[in-house]
Amino acid sequence: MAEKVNVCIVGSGNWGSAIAKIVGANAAALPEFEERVTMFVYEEMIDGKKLTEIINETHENVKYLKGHKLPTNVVAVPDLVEAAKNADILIFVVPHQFIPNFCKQLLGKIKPNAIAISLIKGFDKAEGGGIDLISHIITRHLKIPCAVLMGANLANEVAEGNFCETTIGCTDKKYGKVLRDLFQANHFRVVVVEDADAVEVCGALKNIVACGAGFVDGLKLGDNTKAAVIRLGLMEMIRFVDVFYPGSKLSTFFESCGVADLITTCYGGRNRRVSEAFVTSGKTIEDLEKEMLNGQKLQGPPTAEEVNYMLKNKGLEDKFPLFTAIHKICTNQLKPKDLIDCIRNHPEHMQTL
Ligand SMILES: NC(=O)c1ccc[n+]([C@@H]2O[C@H](COP(=O)([O-])OP(=O)(O)OC[C@H]3O[C@@H](n4cnc5c(N)ncnc54)[C@H](O)[C@@H]3O)[C@@H](O)[C@H]2O)c1
Ligand SMILES: O=P(O)(O)OC[C@H](O)CO
Repeated sequence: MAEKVNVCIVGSGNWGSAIAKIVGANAAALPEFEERVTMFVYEEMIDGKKLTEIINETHENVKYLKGHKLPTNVVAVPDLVEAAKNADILIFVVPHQFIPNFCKQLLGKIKPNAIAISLIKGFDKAEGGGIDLISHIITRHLKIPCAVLMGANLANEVAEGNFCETTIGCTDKKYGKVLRDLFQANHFRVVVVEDADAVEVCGALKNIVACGAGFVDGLKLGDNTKAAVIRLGLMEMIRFVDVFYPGSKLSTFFESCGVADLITTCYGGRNRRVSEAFVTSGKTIEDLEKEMLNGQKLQGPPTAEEVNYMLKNKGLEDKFPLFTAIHKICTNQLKPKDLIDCIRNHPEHMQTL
């Protein structure tokens, strides 16, 4: 690591902006970091003015995190390579569907000894019928190590300064301290574990379950049914990690990235909210995303699609009936009311005595 560690935040949406408050404050306060933090902002016009100019003048991301001031040392930069070229730590925090393109743009343009940390919840489809973890894509394309940070972290609540926990998954112990220093705050407590793949998989899969929780809310089936969906979702998450990421630890599910994130998402997240409206309004998920989220992006439906792509290819759809049903409901192959029939005879109910 450099004497003064340069940090770049790649992304400035709802979570990117909330985390910029913490990272910016830590970079300004701690001697190991360079004070100036660059933040790549996907440029757009807001009432005739560039978003980067608004952020640099008012220190507020008026589109994605209205009402919160960013530290003045966080500088919005509209050019991705310009923002990232001097960074020793690259924090990736964009909706997952954009990451392959970002990696292509950054290839050969960053410091060779930089490290990355991904806050992105989602997967990408891989050749051969499987899926890729976003951190693996970053490492493969940019040839740098990539840790992950996932947890029960609804961005607006983190920005408010309400207490929460998070999990950093980092296979290389030597980066654990600098990453914790960068993210830890009085209200944002970091636990570092080595089980990085399982941490990341938890972060991605819980967004699928959140859609199921939203359907249950939309159908007004009540809290017992929602608890069943959350529990079966957790069991499918554990099974998924068992099957596809063997060697992971069950204890990881008890970190913030596991059960805690599942709970917060199924009660307070965007995926839940839009999925509820999908049932009550009869509109498409794409239309509701545009209507309700003002440019923010849903991760649950595309993640359900990516997971189904792999399960279908491997003939495993029936082993993950909740994930499968949620994907089919999102894509109108099933009606929301069919959800419960799909999970009534879940493999979890078939355990022998
Ligand atoms: N928002 C949360 O509460 C939260 C919390 C934890 C993790 N996450 C995860 O963090 C990641 C980023 O989420 P977010 O909430 O910061 O983003 P967001 O949902 O607010 O997405 C909007 C961002 O996408 C950018 N964007 C739109 N079109 C683009 C394009 N064509 N190319 C590139 N960028 C484009 C916008 O400029 C904006 O920065 C996701 O994987 C999400 O699951 C979000
Ligand atoms: O609003 P959601 O559904 O994208 O969830 C946000 C976070 O992932 C919660 O930790």
